[in-house]
Amino acid sequence: MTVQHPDYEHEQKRLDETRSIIQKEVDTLRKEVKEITDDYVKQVVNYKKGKELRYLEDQGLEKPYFGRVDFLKDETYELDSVYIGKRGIVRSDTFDSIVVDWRAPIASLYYSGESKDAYFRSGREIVRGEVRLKRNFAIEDGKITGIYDGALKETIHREVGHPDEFLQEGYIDEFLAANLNQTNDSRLKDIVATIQSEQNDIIRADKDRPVVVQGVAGSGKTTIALHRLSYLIYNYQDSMMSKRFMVFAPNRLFLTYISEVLPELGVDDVQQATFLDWASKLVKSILPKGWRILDPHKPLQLFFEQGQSDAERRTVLHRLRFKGSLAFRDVLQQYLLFVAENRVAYKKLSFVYNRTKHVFTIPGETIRQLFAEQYAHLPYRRRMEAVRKHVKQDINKQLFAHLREKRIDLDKQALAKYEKMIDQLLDKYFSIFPELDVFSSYREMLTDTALLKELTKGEVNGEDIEDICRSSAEIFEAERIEPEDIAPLIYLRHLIEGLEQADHFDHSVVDEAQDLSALEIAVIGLVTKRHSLTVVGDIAQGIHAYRGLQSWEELLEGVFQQPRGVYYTLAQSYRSTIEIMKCANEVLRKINLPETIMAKPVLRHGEKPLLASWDGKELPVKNLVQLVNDYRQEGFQSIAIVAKTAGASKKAYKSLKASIEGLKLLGSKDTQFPGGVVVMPAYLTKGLQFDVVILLNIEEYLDNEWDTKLLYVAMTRPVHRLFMIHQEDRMSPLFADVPPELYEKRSL
Ligand SMILES: Nc1ncnc2c1ncn2[C@@H]1O[C@H](COP(=O)(O)OP(=O)(O)OP(=O)(O)O)[C@@H](O)[C@H]1O
Repeated sequence: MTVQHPDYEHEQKRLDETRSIIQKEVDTLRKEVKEITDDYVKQVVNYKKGKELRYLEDQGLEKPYFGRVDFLKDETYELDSVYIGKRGIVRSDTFDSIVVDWRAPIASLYYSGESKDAYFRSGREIVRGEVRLKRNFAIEDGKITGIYDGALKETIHREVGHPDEFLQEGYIDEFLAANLNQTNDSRLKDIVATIQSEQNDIIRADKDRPVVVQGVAGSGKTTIALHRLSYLIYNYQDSMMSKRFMVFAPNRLFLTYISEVLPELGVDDVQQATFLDWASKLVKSILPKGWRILDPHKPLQLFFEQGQSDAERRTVLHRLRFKGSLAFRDVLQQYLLFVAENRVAYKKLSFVYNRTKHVFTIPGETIRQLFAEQYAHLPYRRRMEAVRKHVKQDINKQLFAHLREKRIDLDKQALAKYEKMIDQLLDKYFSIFPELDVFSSYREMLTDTALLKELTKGEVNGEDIEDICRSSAEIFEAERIEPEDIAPLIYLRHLIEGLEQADHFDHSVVDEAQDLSALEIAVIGLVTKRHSLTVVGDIAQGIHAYRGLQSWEELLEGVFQQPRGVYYTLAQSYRSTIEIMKCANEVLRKINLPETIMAKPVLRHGEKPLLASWDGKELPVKNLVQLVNDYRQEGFQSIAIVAKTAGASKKAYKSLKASIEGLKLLGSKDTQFPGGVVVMPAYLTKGLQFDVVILLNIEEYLDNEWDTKLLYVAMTRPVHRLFMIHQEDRMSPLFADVPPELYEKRSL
């Protein structure tokens, strides 16, 4: 490897040539973009050229590519040597491609594991052949500093279970691990040079099927979902627009955290929102005037903070779970059926043709059959229109047959007159159909115990239904709805009015999907064209006990059936060191989750997690300040001090702010991710990462599923160091079975 590599000179020469071509391109582009023009088309072209120029100047010149693949095509025996970079580069004089974009079909060979029977898809065609060489380059300032031959995947697989042996090879730790080891400000970055083959499969999965990914903490779910967007935009520009892409993320903080990587990947203008922010806007027009949505964080406090009665927790838990369940979706559908079968009087429709006194009739049962069955797939209001149209055609058919039989010719005027009469008749007939209002229907369903019992068809326990109706009625009484009402309200709107097609997304990414309910995800499916969704999450990190997904099956079986969703798992974790992941895994083992959900240790070693205790009840401010300073001295930039609850993090912030320069407190309303040293509650660390995490009062994490998951989330945030603090004589029961050799005790 590196400079002794036999091909070093050849590769350096190739790089020098590439760079000199790029330099020429840069010079030409500089001249071209300077040109001032009134021509709109030229302005657009120049804008694009400006973007290209910026890339070449900022990155392309310095490091035009990171990999090479040699591919021998079966059909022609031609050997292609392809250099792969973050963006494709084409010579403007000869139109030769000198660097291939990582998203291009042929670049897939660089990421996939196969070598002998390799193939890539180019449009509808499959090109088969053999990969003769896969090569990675480390390049700094235009100089090759490392050449690594072979597929990364194989090396990583060899490593699993034998980390020490692996590290001695000095291979991955220079290329991939060097990447992982960086102490930057820990925001997300692109991983185009080191995408692994199982990640590549997800990035390049079929665009018209829902993709569901269960990935362990730090397996790159967020990162690859964003790379998938970049891939889709590059390859399907004709049918997909980035401004019609949507990224749903767990909180606003997270959105700013990921926002920087998108432009890096060439994806500038995707929409991003939390489900709640997006859905609240949609639901506004349904709500009566003056009604408000309750604070979404209230239930979290109820579950994680002490002093709440068990009965209260139980009621809330059942109500919120029900509102997010597919059982409730079925109830909503049942309600529409119920209305169609029980609240519409399907009378016979008759029309008398005066001239012959002939009576045309459509039996009530025919209309019932049309409304309650044949057109049941349509939203209620559109269904009325469709049935009306159908009935009108039937009457017209009967009328014209009768006229033919009686040899009566009607002139235009007479025809128009009959048409008017029929319309009036139909107006009158359909006016007795109940006008369904979305919100009133919803409220009725959730407050009328007998009705809800009938609609659930015995699937939900009777006592729970009574609890749900009683507590929902109290909330409605105060002119409030809960955040968990929003998805079912949108779903009901879809059933009654239909949703605006024009607002639909070309593709949706749902990140941290385990914290959304199945019904919320079903709603996202409704507004995403062709079910083009990428849903990623980790059941082990589901901290929203009261509403999140319990398993992916719920989605795959209950939501993504047409077309069927494709399920992937990612077990390799890249964020934290082996030592941190091992310790976190042991905590997680307390709750018996399936093996697929346990993270495989990563590729890097580091210090063992540290555990310290202190005797006083007040926070050991002096020691913490010292700790933070020590970590800063070591060069770590992002440090999170994490308390279990929002209340505790506020308290910690108050005690520490005077002594730690630049300290920031992060709460659920914050939208900016500042980096540096922050204090925050554990649930907000979701999806984020830091160089160092200091966990306060870990004795407060109790022996239950939700605390275990919450602690696991917090423990898997650090890239490099984990420091845990507990009060002397009090320790979290979640550590009872963690082997002591997995962490190191230290005094504060
Ligand atoms: N193939 C890869 N090469 C280099 N780094 C990678 C790779 N895959 C993931 N990473 C890194 O691993 C870290 C975790 O990635 P990411 O946050 O996307 O994971 P996640 O699965 O969404 O995590 P979590 O569920 O814990 O929030 C990031 O720093 C990312 O850059």
